Amino acid sequence: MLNAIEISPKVWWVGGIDWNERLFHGYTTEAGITYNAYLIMDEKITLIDTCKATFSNELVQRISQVVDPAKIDVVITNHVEMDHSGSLPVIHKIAPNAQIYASAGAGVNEVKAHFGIEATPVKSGDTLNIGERTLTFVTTPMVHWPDNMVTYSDVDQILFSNDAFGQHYATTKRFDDENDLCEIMKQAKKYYANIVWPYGMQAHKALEAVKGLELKMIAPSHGCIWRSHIDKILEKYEAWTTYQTEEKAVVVFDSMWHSTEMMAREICDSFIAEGISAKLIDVKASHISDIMTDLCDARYVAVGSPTLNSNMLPTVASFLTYMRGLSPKNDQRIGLAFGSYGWAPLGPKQVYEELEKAKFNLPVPVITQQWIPSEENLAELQATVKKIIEDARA
Ligand SMILES: Cc1cc2nc3c(=O)[nH]c(=O)nc-3n(C[C@H](O)[C@H](O)[C@H](O)COP(=O)(O)O)c2cc1C
Repeated sequence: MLNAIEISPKVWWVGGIDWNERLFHGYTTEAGITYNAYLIMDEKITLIDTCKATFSNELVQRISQVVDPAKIDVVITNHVEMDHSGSLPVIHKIAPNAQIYASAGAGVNEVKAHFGIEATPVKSGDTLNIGERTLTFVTTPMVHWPDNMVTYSDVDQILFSNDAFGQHYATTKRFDDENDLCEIMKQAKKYYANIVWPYGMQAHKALEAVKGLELKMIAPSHGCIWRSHIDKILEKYEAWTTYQTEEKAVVVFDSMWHSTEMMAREICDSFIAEGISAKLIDVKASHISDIMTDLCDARYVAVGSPTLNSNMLPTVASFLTYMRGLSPKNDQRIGLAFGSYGWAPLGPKQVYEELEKAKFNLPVPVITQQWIPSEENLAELQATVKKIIEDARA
């Protein structure tokens, strides 16, 4: 087993590594997950967050390499979701006198609701002296549950950021500069798009609070610790939390007999012809959580479905349902609905209605194609996309 790792003098990573988790509440985690917990060896021995319940043995073993877990004085619960707090009952049993801190209101209530354990409430700006260090709590409600908070250690200049700035990436190397930066950034974007995105405005407020801190490290509860590329992840969060889009198109479709696929290919090629980077995504071949990663910064989003039994295809409906829950600021994005039908174009119409409900900017009505598109139909489609781009650029 990988030993506990001292990430800064007297501050230890004691978390768990979940090498084989591949689906995490509907989100594919192809690179696995870590549940990061941190132990501060100060006068009051302090544990920041715990692990998923199934990793409590790993957590206790790693803590034991540093100190007898019964000696823990303080447990900070930055977020009660069970990937971070599932081992709290085990720690509470081993160290029953340890004082548990959670955010006032939501955090304390959630600790009680999940585990029947009483926690001490802290508010934003409250501090806790643990000896040499003073910890400061900053609540970050709805990033991504009501209870979320982050904890800052002054001596170490470490922000224990919980879910913010996290990435699902299982590795024995704890720091950003020890791993492939492209891979971590890709996973950070996937994490943002699938977990944090609906709460961009709240995340932006949290980001503003973070900017005022002297930071040597940002230690999230998932993935690598940022120490050499703090500026890069903050820059990305600035763009993501302000819903910035790039000159990029994502064309998502499913098709039974290739007519909708022909339309999708034509739309994709039309974007490319206008100098816009475009990606063609068959929903059968990509997981919806990966599609969201592509969609996160795309200015143009085209979605197509044929008609099956008076409906859009269930694969497309699944993607649209997931997307609508995650992406709140679609009015800044240009949407396009399309698809083929035989006798009543209900599939593509439903796609349009979903994009409308998701508040996309929809410059043209739904584009429907009876049966198979002809060369002429495809040329018309190309002209429509060209016009949409020209109008958007004007
Ligand atoms: C099982 C099945 C059910 C269909 N149901 C409908 C329908 O309810 N309404 C309709 O207009 N077309 C219906 N169609 C026709 C398709 O929508 C049509 O063939 C369309 O061109 C398929 O597009 P695709 O090649 O992108 O799959 C159905 C086709 C199949 C195979």
